[in-house]
Amino acid sequence: MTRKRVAVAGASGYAGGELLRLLLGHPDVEIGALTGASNAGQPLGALQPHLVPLADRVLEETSIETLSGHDVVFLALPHGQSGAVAAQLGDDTVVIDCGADFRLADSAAWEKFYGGQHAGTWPYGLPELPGQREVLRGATRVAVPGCYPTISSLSLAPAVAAGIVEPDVTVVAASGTSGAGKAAKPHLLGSEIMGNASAYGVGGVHRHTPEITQNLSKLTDGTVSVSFTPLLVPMSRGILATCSAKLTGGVTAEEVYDVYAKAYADEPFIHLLPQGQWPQTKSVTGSNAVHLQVTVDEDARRMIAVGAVDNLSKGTAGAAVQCMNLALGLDEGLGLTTVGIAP
Ligand SMILES: NC(=O)C1=CN([C@@H]2O[C@H](COP(=O)(O)OP(=O)(O)OC[C@H]3O[C@@H](n4cnc5c(N)ncnc54)[C@H](OP(=O)(O)O)[C@@H]3O)[C@@H](O)[C@H]2O)C=CC1
Ligand SMILES: CC(=O)N[C@@H](CCC(=O)OP(=O)(O)O)C(=O)O
Repeated sequence: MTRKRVAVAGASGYAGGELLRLLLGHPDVEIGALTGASNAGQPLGALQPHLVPLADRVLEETSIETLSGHDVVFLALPHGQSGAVAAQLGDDTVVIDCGADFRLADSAAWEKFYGGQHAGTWPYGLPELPGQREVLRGATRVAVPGCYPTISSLSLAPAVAAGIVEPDVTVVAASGTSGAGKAAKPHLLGSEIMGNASAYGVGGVHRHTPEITQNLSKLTDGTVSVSFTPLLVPMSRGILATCSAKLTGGVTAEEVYDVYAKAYADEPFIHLLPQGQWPQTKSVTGSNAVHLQVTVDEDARRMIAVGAVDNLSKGTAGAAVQCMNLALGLDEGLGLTTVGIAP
């Protein structure tokens, strides 16, 4: 097979760097243009020293001239920047957007949580949601999910779809700092982060709330109410999400586990841990795997699901590569691993 020529826009950022790390191990791709903005003109080695084989490649400007002529273009740009670039790329190019621009179907939700004009809606890149893999096969445009929506949706989807919980869920999820991107931000200074844990986006205002709501509501007849609270913790990568919802009937912990085991039996990247073992972020670092565990809090009559994901891998770049594989008709797992790093 001829190798597919792939460009990465935003190659100097965290998502772009993780994309390139994965693409360097992909047997069917050849890495083409690498673009940036403020760092255009810099050698990649100065910005992403871990990407040794690409160290001498120079970042170009993000423009239609540099991105055209590729089979696949990954966009790893700040919110609101993808629409204009994507509009200039023809349907003969597979465009995979790691940003939020095309994730939401509801323009009013976009305007409320992001502001500005909604660019549109593309096939949503979470193949493990019911029916979604079929939508992604052969797609020419893919919107990669946000990192919190990935782990929250996968942690709750089987229970919501099976109707064993009320359509009213709570998610509290702790994220590492790379989720916020590489650009300097005062709350991410080492002196603010080290030895500290903090809540942010509290009270239903975080922009991932409508995305989680959209994913879970597709699994039921009505709207699922989502209360989402993100936490920032001092680690570079990973998200640990604790999700809960009131049970609808007298279902036991064994039965809940069975619902999840059946729902994810054939999913190569979703690993339901043996009962009694709980997910931890370290186990999924650098891997495309999601680790899950579920049980029942008998006194509260609530289901508790805990999920771990690497925000930069399955939470962004790994999902993007998985979706590229589906879009191109390749083996879905090419270039991806379920093996994490420990300790
Ligand atoms: N980090 C994460 O865990 C996740 C990130 N994402 C999404 O991926 C995208 C990239 O995020 P991330 O890598 O973390 O961000 P970074 O801040 O680390 O990187 C942003 C990248 O975009 C480039 N850039 C900045 N402004 C422009 C512009 N106006 N036009 C073109 N390029 C520009 C930067 O180039 P330069 O450095 O040269 O200025 C850099 O390469 C975002 O949409 C984010 O929401 C999605 C899920 C998770
Ligand atoms: C720790 C941290 O700041 N995380 C980011 C989420 C990053 C991400 O997945 O999402 P997008 O692609 O939607 O930006 C945040 O809360 O804004």
